[in-house]
Amino acid sequence: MAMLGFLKSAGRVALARNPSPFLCSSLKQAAVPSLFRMMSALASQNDVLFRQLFDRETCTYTYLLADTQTKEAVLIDPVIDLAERDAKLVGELGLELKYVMNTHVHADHITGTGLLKKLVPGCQSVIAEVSGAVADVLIKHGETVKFGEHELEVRSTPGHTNGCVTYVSHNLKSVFTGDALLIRGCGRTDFQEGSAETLYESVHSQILSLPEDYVVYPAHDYKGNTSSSVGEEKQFNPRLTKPKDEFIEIMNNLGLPYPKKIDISLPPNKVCGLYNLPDELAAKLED
Ligand SMILES: N[C@@H](CCC(=O)N[C@@H](CSS)C(=O)NCC(=O)O)C(=O)O
Ligand SMILES: [Fe+2]
Repeated sequence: MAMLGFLKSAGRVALARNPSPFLCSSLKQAAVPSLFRMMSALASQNDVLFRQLFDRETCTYTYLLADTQTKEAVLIDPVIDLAERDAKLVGELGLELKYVMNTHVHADHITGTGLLKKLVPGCQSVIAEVSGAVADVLIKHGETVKFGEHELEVRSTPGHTNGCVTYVSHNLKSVFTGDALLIRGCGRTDFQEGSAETLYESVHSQILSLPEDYVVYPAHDYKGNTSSSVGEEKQFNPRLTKPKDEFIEIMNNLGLPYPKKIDISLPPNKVCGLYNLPDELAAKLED
């Protein structure tokens, strides 16, 4: 342990930046980087708070992630009707909410981003630049969103909408897929800028290419599932295990009714839930 340069400080495992000079150069090149990554991941997992929150009405999952040392936190895909719940939790846990992030312009509910900006002053809204929506921070593929010592990698995963992104936490071995990949399913491609072909390419190249033990956390589940894994979805996803042409055929024949709230959701979601709200929700922002 000592030879590899691990430090224990204040109940937190930290990894020395300088690996041992006693290791031969081939080991330094091969073993140390992977050991370094492995131990960094283990150390970081202990320092992350993770909560999966649920909206019963739209079956939407909201995720709270925080660095337990610095207290910096992010929320992924909050729902406006539950923004007060989320703000209360953030306050109770003594967290400093840095970013309220969206995986895409949602069509089935109004994002909680705008209301959370009011309830938790100082936090910033985040969405992909490609989405065309307005936000404080417009992210792009390959960028990272940092909270404390932790970060989420942004991967562009269009197909459900043009601006869909997936957030990857390599420390937590977790992937927040929005509506691109659902558990044993995927986002529909019949409205917004949907394209079954694009979605197939996105999910295979950006999500199912991750290590098989990465946990999949989607934006919705309609059957009571909470999470899956990349390996499970590669084996059991009834749509994405098919060849591309069969996948496109399936997606073009889903026959799903439009989401009930699509008309009231899209206009505010294009400005991260700040304007064009239905009256009763607008009143909350005016209080
Ligand atoms: N019944 C719900 C909407 C259900 C729905 O269309 N879900 C979307 C994700 S929200 S844009 C979807 O992509 N579903 C894929 C599927 O296979 O179910 C409502 O009225 O809100
Ligand atoms: Fe969606």
